[in-house]
Amino acid sequence: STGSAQTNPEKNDVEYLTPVSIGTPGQVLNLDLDTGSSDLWVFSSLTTSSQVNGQTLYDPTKSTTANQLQGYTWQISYGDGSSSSGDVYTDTVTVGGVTFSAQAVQVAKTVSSEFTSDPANHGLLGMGFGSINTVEPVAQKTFFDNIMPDLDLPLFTADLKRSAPGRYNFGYIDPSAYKGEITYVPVDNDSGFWAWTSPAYAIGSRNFGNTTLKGIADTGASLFLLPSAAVSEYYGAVFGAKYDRSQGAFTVPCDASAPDFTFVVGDHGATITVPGNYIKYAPIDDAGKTCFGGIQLDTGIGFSIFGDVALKSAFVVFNGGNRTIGWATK
Ligand SMILES: O=C(CCCl)NNC1=[NH+]CCN1
Repeated sequence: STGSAQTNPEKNDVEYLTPVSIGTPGQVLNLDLDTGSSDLWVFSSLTTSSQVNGQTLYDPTKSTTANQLQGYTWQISYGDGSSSSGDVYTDTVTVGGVTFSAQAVQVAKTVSSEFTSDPANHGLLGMGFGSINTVEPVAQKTFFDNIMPDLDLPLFTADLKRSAPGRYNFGYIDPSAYKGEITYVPVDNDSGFWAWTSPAYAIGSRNFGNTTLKGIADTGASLFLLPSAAVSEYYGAVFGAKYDRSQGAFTVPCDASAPDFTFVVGDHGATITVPGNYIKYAPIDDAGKTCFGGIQLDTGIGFSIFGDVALKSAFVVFNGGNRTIGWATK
């Protein structure tokens, strides 16, 4: 089988939401497909009502194919400090025309304020590795784990775009979606993430250094989080850039000319370039004078995060069969 689903950016591309059908008859919720986590959880009829704010709710009692996993629970916290928890059902789930009939659907009973405050986001669909699924007493498989054996090819691709709809494809590679060759590199999934290492990076027209970037490809993270040496070098090249301690982040003048950030993929010279304009991420003031930086520090995480700011500059192949990640320009 193969499948294809359009994914739609929220304001400032902070997340990309993809329609997912759950249950019989189908209840369609818009979920954040997240390669940086491995739980499929949804706002539901069981979610504490004071924490619901316009989200579409999955109601397992309205689905003839829902079955509760009695006594199973889950609790997750994300890198941005958000969190949620609840109970577990299995039900039929369809994404982009690909269906798995007994998918673990984690229904939220509690969600943190970050989720409550976003009516457009009805939950997450984790596309990381199964080892970090949080269901107790038995961890559950991700949607991708479950459909992989039935896919023509054991992979999915992410084609995110700046302030425009993109696409997740399952089981095939669309040759019209990218230019040139796809360069594949090994993934170390011991952490449960799509972790890989870039051998070097360059800022603007400068020469490549020899500092490697060890990070994860994370569709559920908005920004590009990098080591302080890379971040300082980058913003040192932007006139008017500063570290704003009140924001706890680097900002740039929205009218500054921002250099591109290029990272190397593999050892045959392939590179991906993040346009400087993507790094003037979003205005933080009504006048649109000061912009939040799309590159920020990865301090304390233990690795870098190739989030949406990096991913939307490329066509990315997540190959679960041979555990590689492929990057191509587009
Ligand atoms: O949690 C992380 C970072 C893993 Cl180190 N990414 N995925 C995600 N989902 C919601 C917010 N962020």
